[in-house]
Amino acid sequence: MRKELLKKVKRIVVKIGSGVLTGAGTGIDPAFLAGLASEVAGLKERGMEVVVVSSGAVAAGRPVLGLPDRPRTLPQKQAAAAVGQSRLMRSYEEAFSGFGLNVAQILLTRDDLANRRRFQNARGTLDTLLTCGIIPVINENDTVVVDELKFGDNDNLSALVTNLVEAQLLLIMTDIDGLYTADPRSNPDAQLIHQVRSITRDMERGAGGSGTSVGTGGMATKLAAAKKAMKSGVAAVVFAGKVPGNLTRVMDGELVGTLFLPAGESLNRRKHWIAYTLRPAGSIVVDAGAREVLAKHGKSLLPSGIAKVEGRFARGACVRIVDPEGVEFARGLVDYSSVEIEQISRHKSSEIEQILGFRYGDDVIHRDNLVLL
Ligand SMILES: Nc1ncnc2c1ncn2[C@@H]1O[C@H](COP(=O)(O)OP(=O)(O)O)[C@@H](O)[C@H]1O
Ligand SMILES: N[C@@H](CCC(=O)OP(=O)(O)O)C(=O)O
Repeated sequence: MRKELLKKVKRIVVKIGSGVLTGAGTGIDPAFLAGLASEVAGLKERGMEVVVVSSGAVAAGRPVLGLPDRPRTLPQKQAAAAVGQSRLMRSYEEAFSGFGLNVAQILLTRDDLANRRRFQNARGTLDTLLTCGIIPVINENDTVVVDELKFGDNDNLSALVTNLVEAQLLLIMTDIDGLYTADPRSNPDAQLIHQVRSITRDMERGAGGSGTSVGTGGMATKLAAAKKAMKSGVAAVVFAGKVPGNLTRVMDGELVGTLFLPAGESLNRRKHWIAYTLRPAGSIVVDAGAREVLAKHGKSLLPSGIAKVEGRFARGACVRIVDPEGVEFARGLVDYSSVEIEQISRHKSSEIEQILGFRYGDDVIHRDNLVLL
């Protein structure tokens, strides 16, 4: 099964966690990077294209700034990232050049991918680098990013990059050998899960935060990233990055780490972008009937099924679609502004023109712009 799945893979995204790259948070581990470079060179020889998403800027900068612990303030974290990012790239260059490979630095903010033109542009750049045989090394642009522009963590960033470059596999190298039923640091009886067909509530409940002072999201963000990959028809593997040879073992289909299988029906790239890359500007609460037709019958959202609008947003914005119990179950791009939706909600589409004095169409969200989560 694993072997069959992996045989078809040509383009992969490899995400490397801070703990893997920097050991105990005391600077970059050159032995790890040398091993990684050698394995990536091996994959390239097999005809694969590799995109790296690398954490570690903050952890690498921390000792240089003399910060004993995780940076506490945002300026401290951003200063550590500024120092660490250049060291990180120097280390990548040194390690990869030993195997005749060139690397390129790409720093992104969420805004770079949320804007469709910039998304296309980033894709063009990455495609060109890959065509030239270069290994892109991507990180969040931590030094300048503010909360509203954040990916939040690099697990999320790696899932969005997988969609951006249309990779067929997402590999997450971390400091633990996969997904356990609970965090083994605090639950010695936890069991390693080898394969996941769909992510259950129990798995989500058992996936906690980071167990180290350098990691950011823990297993919870890895599960969220795997889910996004699965949704776009892509497999993901979470595995121990520190073990030399593991990357190659995973690609050979050996039973290493946790394999997340792709969903049967996958979102196309644009719908994936609407669901996960755009930042919702508000919410629309729908009634039970509207939930039913959207979720089960793939219909568009009409004004008649809307109970409430939350937040202020313009036509074209991305919004959450929430059921009467307050659970978000879809996202979509609106054809009317929040003010207009408030006026037409609970009315028939045939009344839109009479109420607003104009109409763009019958739907508040057309089904082509609507994604079930
Ligand atoms: N269910 C779980 N299975 C495995 N690890 C878990 C689980 N819940 C929480 N964790 C923690 O997640 C950590 C990995 O995430 P993190 O520290 O953010 O690493 P990285 O820097 O690689 O992103 C593990 O070391 C572990 O302590
Ligand atoms: N962008 C940050 C890493 C953020 C992050 O998600 O870290 P990790 O949980 O180790 O993957 C950095 O380079 O320090």
